[in-house]
Amino acid sequence: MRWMKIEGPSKLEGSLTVPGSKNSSLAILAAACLASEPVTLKNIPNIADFRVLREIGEEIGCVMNRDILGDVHIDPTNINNPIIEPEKSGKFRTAYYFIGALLAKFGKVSLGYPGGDDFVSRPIDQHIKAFEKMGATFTFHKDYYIVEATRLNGATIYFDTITSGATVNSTLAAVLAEGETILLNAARDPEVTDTALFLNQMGAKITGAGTDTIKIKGVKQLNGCSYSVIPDRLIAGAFLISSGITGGTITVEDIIPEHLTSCLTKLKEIGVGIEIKENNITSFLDGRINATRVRTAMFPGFPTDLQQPLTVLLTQANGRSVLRETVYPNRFNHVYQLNKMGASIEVANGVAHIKGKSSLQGALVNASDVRAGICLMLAGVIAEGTTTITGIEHIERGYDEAVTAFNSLGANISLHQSDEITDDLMIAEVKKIN
Ligand SMILES: CC(=O)N[C@H]1[C@@H](OP(=O)(O)OP(=O)(O)OC[C@H]2O[C@@H](n3ccc(=O)[nH]c3=O)[C@H](O)[C@@H]2O)O[C@H](CO)[C@@H](O)[C@@H]1O
Ligand SMILES: C=C(OP(=O)(O)O)C(=O)O
Repeated sequence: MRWMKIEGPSKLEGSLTVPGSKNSSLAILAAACLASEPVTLKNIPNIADFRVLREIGEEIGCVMNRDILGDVHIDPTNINNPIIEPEKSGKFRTAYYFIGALLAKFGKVSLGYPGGDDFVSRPIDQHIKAFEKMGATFTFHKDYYIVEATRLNGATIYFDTITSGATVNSTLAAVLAEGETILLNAARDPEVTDTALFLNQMGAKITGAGTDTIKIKGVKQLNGCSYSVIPDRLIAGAFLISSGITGGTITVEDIIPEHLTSCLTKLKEIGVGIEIKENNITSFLDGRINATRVRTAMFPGFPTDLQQPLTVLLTQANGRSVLRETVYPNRFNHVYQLNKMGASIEVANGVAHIKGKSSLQGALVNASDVRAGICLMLAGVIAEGTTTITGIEHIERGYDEAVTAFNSLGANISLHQSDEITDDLMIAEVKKIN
């Protein structure tokens, strides 16, 4: 059993460089399998999701090696097997990108149902609709499903909801499909654009990425290239929010400020000072923390993945804040844990009402997903006493060396492992406290 211990309170102060984007990396690593030549990727974070994806790579015959500089070299020239073990695909969300990446080459892909963070409902109907429009058929079994297409044809696909996952997956399938594909109501997330830029560098013909209409002209094959993944806007956002929480000044280096516009604008409204210098952003507490109203939305809206650190900040605001989660209306697992630490937050119908200002105390809490984990770390940093966080494997899915990063800014966090405390005992303890 592993857990994290945080001794608080402390102030986070200083500067840091964030790793490459998890969400871009997962898309781009799968996209690299489309190439007919080796590919080198820079800035791929060393997260748990990458390690599972690399295992899947091995299974299908695609070698992914990290060199001593951290670059990942991918050799897709010997891919020989489109059958992915269901257990592996279920360990993270985006194993389904292998459908887009392998279907054109093999005419068939078999994989398990998607894992990743559990927000009660994460349908894949828009992926299915897009692939079917391009000529694929799905057969669903208990633990796995098979997607088949004798040939993929370009199609015009209108997404009924804005989804980054289905936008990326359809783009992957379309680059080697016959004819033109038009994606309408496409996601505009920076990670979607990053994937399209990478594909274009390999010779794909994609226009409009970053807008809601993406056009893809199918090509016969893609070449190798070297590409650097964008910095992680979601990790950057969490640390910029942290300055409001702990009162320290934080500089995030080498980030793309336009990726964070909604977050930075909202932080200024709340009373967090923001200074942007080229690719560096500094945030600091600029007076009192104001309560606010916020709605999460797909890019360029306020990201659902920053809702959790923002919630910690709003527990310290003067007054009552209202936070509506429109992307995943059930994504509030962190709230119940924050309440155990002394926060006063009520959730009903996808809306959290956050009463400020609460003094937080250390407690035993459980991270049930990647962003909930970072939120609890931030709460633990300002809480009086000891905070113990279980479920740290969720944090490790998305954050490379989170503890080192926090401690370099002044936190007092340690990782623990004990054979004496079994998972069952800890879970029983967590349930008792709940
Ligand atoms: C690995 C990765 O990139 N994960 C991100 C990605 O997840 P993911 O790609 O799974 O999320 P989507 O952008 O697809 O989901 C956006 C919305 O569309 C809905 N939807 C999605 C697909 C579908 O077929 N049908 C459907 O209804 C979802 O339930 C959600 O309400 O975007 C989410 C929303 O920004 C982020 O929280 C995740 O960090
Ligand atoms: C929801 C997330 O991840 P995933 O889609 O990989 O589960 C996340 O990164 O916040």
